[in-house]
Amino acid sequence: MSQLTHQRTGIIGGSGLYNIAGVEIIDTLTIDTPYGAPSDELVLARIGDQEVVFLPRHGRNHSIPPHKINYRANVYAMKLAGVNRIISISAVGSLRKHIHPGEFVLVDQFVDRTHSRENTFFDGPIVAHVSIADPVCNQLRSALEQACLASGITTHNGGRYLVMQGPQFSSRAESELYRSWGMDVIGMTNMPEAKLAREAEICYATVAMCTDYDCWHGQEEDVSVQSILEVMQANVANTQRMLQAFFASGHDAACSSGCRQALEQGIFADLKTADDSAILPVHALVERLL
Ligand SMILES: CSC[C@H]1O[C@H](OP(=O)(O)O)[C@H](O)[C@@H]1O
Ligand SMILES: Nc1ncnc2[nH]cnc12
Repeated sequence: MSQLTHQRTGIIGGSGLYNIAGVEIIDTLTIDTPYGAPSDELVLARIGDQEVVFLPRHGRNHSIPPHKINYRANVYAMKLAGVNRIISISAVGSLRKHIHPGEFVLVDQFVDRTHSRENTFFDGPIVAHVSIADPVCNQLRSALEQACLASGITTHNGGRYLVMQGPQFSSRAESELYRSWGMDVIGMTNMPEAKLAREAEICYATVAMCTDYDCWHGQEEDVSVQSILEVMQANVANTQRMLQAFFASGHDAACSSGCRQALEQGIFADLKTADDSAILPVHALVERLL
């Protein structure tokens, strides 16, 4: 049997992606976390020499809306499952004429307009302030770009994702406002997910599958669930091919962006003298620093 790599990749599947094709399923993991249950069981699988852990963000039947997702439980469960890099697959609306429905964007920045979501593991008494200056792992994004290109998918490398609260879509005024801010795509889920991944020292990169032009365009239909579903099937088929290409490439570069050391500069507490009860909710995250 071939040797496994030191990477364990988590895939958080968004709208339309409720499983991954072409994998050998090893186990399904029912994981409890200090933050409650994740959106579903985690599926542990193997592709070639790579181990993969899959989780559908909205649950396998898409029964959890974006504002009700337990993002902390999802990311903590990934950490407990040994994941050290997360690929987020997400449906988004385009805020730019040149980003057409059916195309992919490898996001490199986010603006977080969500509210009332639990957005940190460090809720006290252990306090941490990690850097989110570059929320996406550059190595992982480059590897995903290669996989998208190898799969013949029109892909924009770099883009700004506006994370809105939802679940309603934007008003036309909001859509125009986000365009005036220089945003490229819009969705409802990647924050606080990306922030939590950074706190968990897990590399994070988003493959944004564009489904619509939101409601700013004028000549194109305004976004609706129906219009999204029309494009989604092709997007999901492309994503499945892209993931096969990603794993076939054996991309195994160690992260040099600092994602996996994020807490070293960020913790504002003396872990050595902290009470067990304080450590407990962040144990899996700070274990290596104790
Ligand atoms: C069903 S369309 C709107 C929904 O799709 C996106 O979710 P995900 O990022 O999980 O693919 C968007 O953010 C909305 O939550
Ligand atoms: N236009 C849009 N706004 C928010 N989330 C989306 N997901 C897909 N299209 C979207």
